[in-house]
Amino acid sequence: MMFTEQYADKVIERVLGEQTYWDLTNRQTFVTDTYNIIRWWRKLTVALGYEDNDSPSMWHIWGAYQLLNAKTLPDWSELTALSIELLNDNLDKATSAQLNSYPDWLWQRASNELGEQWLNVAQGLNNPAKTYLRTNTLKTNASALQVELARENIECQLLPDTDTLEVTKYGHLFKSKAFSQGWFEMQDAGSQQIAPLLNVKPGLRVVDACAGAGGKSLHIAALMQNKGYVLSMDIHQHKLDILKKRAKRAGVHMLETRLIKNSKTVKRLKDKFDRVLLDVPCSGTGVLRRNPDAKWQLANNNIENLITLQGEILQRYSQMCKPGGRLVYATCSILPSENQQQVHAFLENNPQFKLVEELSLLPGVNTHFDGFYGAALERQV
Ligand SMILES: C[S@@+](CC[C@H](N)C(=O)[O-])C[C@H]1O[C@@H](n2cnc3c(N)ncnc32)[C@H](O)[C@@H]1O
Repeated sequence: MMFTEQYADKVIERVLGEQTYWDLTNRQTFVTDTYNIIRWWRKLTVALGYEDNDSPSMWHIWGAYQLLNAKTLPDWSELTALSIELLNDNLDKATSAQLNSYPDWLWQRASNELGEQWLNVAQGLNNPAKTYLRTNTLKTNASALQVELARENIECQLLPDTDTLEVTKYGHLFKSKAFSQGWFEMQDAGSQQIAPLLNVKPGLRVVDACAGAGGKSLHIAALMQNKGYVLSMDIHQHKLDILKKRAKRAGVHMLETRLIKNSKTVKRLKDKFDRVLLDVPCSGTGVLRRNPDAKWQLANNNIENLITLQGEILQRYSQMCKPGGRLVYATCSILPSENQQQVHAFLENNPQFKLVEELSLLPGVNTHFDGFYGAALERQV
């Protein structure tokens, strides 16, 4: 397997920055093909007859990608050895994990955990990701945002009964006036279903304890109509710095950030919040459409370490929830060991909490969006 330590999105961003003369169509083709080649890497290498540890020729990878998508190859010497018959012969002998382009360990783990659902989820996670926007209702509404973006040649459709737009024709989203005015945030439509589980109201005190760059904190602030208090915490200051900039652009002024330096930062906040969001670090297996390189970077023992960390965060950070308050545990994982099993273990040890709502989005099974899990727990008075 030939992979570098670099993240695909960063490499793509760098190349696009260098190739300033490419038009929008060229840029989109480059992004789509790069993500697809990473997504289908294992299937492509197997079709070409490579072993897992071989370093394949990139000409061959590109050629196989074209042929398997029913395209004709250009008459280049680097590609003369390739034919669709050769690829299909090799694929006839391939395993399900190879055909669906997953590492064996992940295929095995997910099949054990999800049973018959896994094949559909595996296929659902191989679809290219769509782009969704969350309207910042502190500044505008979804229809006005749609009209404003259309003026800049960015077409969107409104998802019924939501503030979510699906982008159907791309333009320079982040150079748009709507973006600089803070009218939207890019956020998957599945991810937009997590903050509502908190059932926030204006005036409440809310902590988002694994806030990262603040996708969900900003959503919470909008749902609270900018009234009350949101504390966004993380162990990485650079993420909180991005969050502060985003909050400023979004016109959010009831939010503070705080770096978690040690266990005291959280202990001091015991019983202080009406709502607690724990959007814990996870395998990211629900968002493989967006980050297909994670398939090749993850390892089974990373997931085991994450499961231990998630359990610790849930146990320690739940202390910040007041009696009568609500806690939401969330992941972007499709694995029950990071989701339902964590919550059930927590409830067994903490009978003062009761499960009141549970959301499980499984691509290919019950959603076209990314895979997310959320459980809302209420702390009894
Ligand atoms: C799933 S991401 C959060 C995404 C974010 N909520 C959003 O909506 O954009 C998980 C976050 O947890 C943070 N994290 C990792 N370990 C942590 C810990 N022990 N306490 C708090 N945050 C932690 C990571 O830095 C990461 O930003």
